[in-house]
Amino acid sequence: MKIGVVADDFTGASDIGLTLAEGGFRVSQFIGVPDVPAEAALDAGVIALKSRTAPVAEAVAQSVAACDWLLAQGAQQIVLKVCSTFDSTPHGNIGPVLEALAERIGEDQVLVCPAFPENGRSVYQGHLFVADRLLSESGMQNHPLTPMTDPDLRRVLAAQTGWDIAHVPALSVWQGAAAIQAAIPEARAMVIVDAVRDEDLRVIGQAARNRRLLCGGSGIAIGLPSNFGARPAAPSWEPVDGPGIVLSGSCSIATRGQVETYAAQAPSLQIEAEAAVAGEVDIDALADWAVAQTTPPLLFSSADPDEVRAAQRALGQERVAEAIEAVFARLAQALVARGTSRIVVAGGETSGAVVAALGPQVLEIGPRIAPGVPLMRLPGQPARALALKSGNFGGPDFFSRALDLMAASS
Ligand SMILES: Nc1ncnc2c1ncn2[C@@H]1O[C@H](COP(=O)(O)OP(=O)(O)OP(=O)(O)O)[C@@H](O)[C@H]1O
Ligand SMILES: O=C(O)[C@@H](O)C(=O)CO
Repeated sequence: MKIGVVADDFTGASDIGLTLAEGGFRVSQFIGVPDVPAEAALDAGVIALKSRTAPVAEAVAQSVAACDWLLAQGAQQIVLKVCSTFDSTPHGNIGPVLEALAERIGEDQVLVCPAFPENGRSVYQGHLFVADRLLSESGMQNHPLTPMTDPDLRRVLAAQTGWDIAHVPALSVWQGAAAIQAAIPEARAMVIVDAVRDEDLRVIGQAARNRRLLCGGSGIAIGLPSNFGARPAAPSWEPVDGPGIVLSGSCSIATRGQVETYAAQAPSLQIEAEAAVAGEVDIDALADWAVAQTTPPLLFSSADPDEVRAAQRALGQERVAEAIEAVFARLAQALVARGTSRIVVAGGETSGAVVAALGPQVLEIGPRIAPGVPLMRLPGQPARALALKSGNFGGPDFFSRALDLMAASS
């Protein structure tokens, strides 16, 4: 294995898995830390954790265990994959996890760049933008679990670590890999690197050729496979037909638009936060309803920020999140037991809950549905396809597109 990725959520894992696969690498996405060795032919292993919002000590322990396994498989470079919107709280988990990984690997400088230009995330003057908005005005300030209210990544990361924070500005990045290397301090530091174009990320990749630890969104991997001689390639796909479902627990702006678009063309039912917390969602009845539909239906808890805030105030933030995630997890099991074979999930935490409930140890990465979202296949027979969509990714017709592409060959 050449590159090992520790991903802090499941959608993020498939996002970077796609980047590495399109870079010409043979990639597998593992669900948690495997207890067996990886296939020898693998170029990259991505370990999907659900550590983004876990207690700090738990996130650190899981990430170090994942890193150890990847190093044991021969990984020469480790990437900590975090969200392209740098989702975290003043306690972590990005800073503490990165510190622990750096100590484990013995690196004193870590380049950090969440830019993902194709999805509108750019880093300029140390600030994170989503399209033409600062992060803190992009809708991410209303995130149910990790509201992002400060767009200055230097300040965000400084609150989470005792390490120095440095910055490589765009002007250095635009001068090329040697200028980036020259701008990295010699003292121990986490180094925020500006990037606004894919080209910048390619140059950052070149500059990072000999670094053993990097941190970023999937964009940080754009330039890495070519360091190992790989050439861009399109992943292949065998069609998966059969009953489909869309499960959406993401409350992001993009997902709410996708829910509205899909609900106008397919049967849909909303899962209420209160009912989930009270244990009043009848899983079997919902699953029976879903499999009786002729068009793949949508089950969603996605709600606007006012509704989410009201539910959190009345019932408790963690309690609501856990209860809704548990509903989606049980629904996924009930649906698969009834023969559902195409499953589209929206939201990283929601995807984590669903995949954990379905229990695969490894997922195969297929071609892209949208930037940052690949088709994936669950192991075994009958064939089952999965799409794990990050909250803010995909166009308005993402759900129907994903279901259609699952059934098509490429
Ligand atoms: N109606 C609701 N009220 C309160 N919380 C909700 C509601 N619906 C979903 N949630 C919770 O909000 C969280 C949404 O997080 P999730 O990671 O699934 O989506 P996201 O943050 O938009 O996606 P990503 O992390 O990929 O950007 C989940 O924990 C989910 O259970
Ligand atoms: O980087 C992103 O935005 C996504 O891969 C993600 O991690 C969302 O959960």
